[in-house]
Amino acid sequence: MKVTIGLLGCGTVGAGVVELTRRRAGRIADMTGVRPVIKHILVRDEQKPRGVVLEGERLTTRPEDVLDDPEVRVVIETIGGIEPARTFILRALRAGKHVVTANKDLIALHGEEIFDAAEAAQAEVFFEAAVGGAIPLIRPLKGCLTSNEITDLKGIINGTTNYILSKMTETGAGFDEVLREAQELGYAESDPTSDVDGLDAARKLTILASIAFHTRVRLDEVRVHGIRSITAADVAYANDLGCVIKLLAVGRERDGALQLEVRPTLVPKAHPLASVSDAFNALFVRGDAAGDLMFFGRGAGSMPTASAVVGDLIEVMQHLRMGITETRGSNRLPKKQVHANQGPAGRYYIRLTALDRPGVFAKIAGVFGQAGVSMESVLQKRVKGEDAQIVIVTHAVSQGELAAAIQGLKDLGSVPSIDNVLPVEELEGEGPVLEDVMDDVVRTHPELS
Ligand SMILES: NC(=O)C1=CN([C@@H]2O[C@H](COP(=O)(O)OP(=O)(O)OC[C@H]3O[C@@H](n4cnc5c(N)ncnc54)[C@H](OP(=O)(O)O)[C@@H]3O)[C@@H](O)[C@H]2O)C=CC1
Ligand SMILES: N[C@@H](CC=O)C(=O)O
Repeated sequence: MKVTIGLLGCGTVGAGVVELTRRRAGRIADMTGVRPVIKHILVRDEQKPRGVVLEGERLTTRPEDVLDDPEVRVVIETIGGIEPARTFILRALRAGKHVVTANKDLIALHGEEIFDAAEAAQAEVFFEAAVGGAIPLIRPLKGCLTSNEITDLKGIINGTTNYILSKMTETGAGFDEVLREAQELGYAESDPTSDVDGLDAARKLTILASIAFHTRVRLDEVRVHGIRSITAADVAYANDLGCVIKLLAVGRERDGALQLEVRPTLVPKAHPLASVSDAFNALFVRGDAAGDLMFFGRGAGSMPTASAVVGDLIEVMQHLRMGITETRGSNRLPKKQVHANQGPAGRYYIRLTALDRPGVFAKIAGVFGQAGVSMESVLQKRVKGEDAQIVIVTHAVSQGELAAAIQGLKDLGSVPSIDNVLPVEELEGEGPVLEDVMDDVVRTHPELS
């Protein structure tokens, strides 16, 4: 017996899905009793070279060839973006076809509509590839960990920005050059501003937080800062301070309210997240029963993402064989409060340009003192002419104290620009105590130390 599949899109991910489905067809047939056959592949341009040699699969530019073919039982969507992917998925679901998608934009923004359509049609939607590429995150959060109250999510969930920041740190290469490399490697979104401006990570955090905190988080509830403001100078200063810069996504639940943020952060080199480089992703999860967990793997790229998509496909096929359909709809989740502007207290890195004149530094120190912010370390480098570049790392401060210090600097007259303000991650702190996880691993597996 075979199950006929329609594939929407044959770019980086779609080509990987064709290749891996073909490679594993025999095993899938052994496991599920049914053989997956990709019949149609929808693309925009049939003449374009594909990253995979097509055998029996037929390329088409007509959506109806896939969506109106009654033989197609499963539609895999790898087009990306909102439209026409949304319309195609809704059409497929309404026709009773099961859907597997890698599309985080769509799940983050239109998840409710899609899950409700799936429930109404008694069809399934799977989206493991939408977050973390190859790393299983959705299934563990939805399944294995549902008995937990999850309080913390923290990690690197965008491969492109991690690739850019890693290469800037390792080779001193410029931003634009490394972004081009990330695009050539197939890591970046078709519009890479989503990656660079932190939106891709914010969409993924929206999905993860909705599942982990049993609620429905809206994208506009995530505070988002991208990496566009990070310069080679920040990377070099961070290095001088014993840190690397990473784009961290953080979700916390405290007293029933959520804090959600995506932000470039100075991470001490001894911190486990500091060594997550290239397009790798890592996520720490803290649950009340499970304790701290760490997920790590390739967060982007053709075959890593195809691994997750084909994993979903296999689950759909198992369900087809067993004659079961799992649908959940979206409306049963309570809405939780989100504190939009209350990040936690912590240390901050501040890079500013000041007039290089006697007494200016004393004035800056005075502003910090008045705002109740004490300085942990100061780096000062002469730039050019009358200006000096000063980098200050604060001791732990509240958001209010930080805002007061920044306003005081702006009012001073001798600080022409505040060039960057970034949080500094603690080795121990409110979030998962990462080195405890590592200590536990080493204690229980001394051979790994
Ligand atoms: N790249 C990655 O590492 C990862 C990507 N994802 C997600 O997977 C999805 C696909 O990403 P990726 O493969 O990188 O994207 P690509 O841009 O490489 O591929 C998109 C494919 O969709 C086709 N397509 C686009 N618009 C249309 C349309 N209007 N009608 C028909 N076909 C269309 C394109 O056709 P044509 O080739 O003819 O132009 C192309 O084959 C996105 O949702 C992305 O966020 C998730 C995890 C990782
Ligand atoms: N553009 C994304 C691709 C995977 O989701 C990323 O860089 O992480």
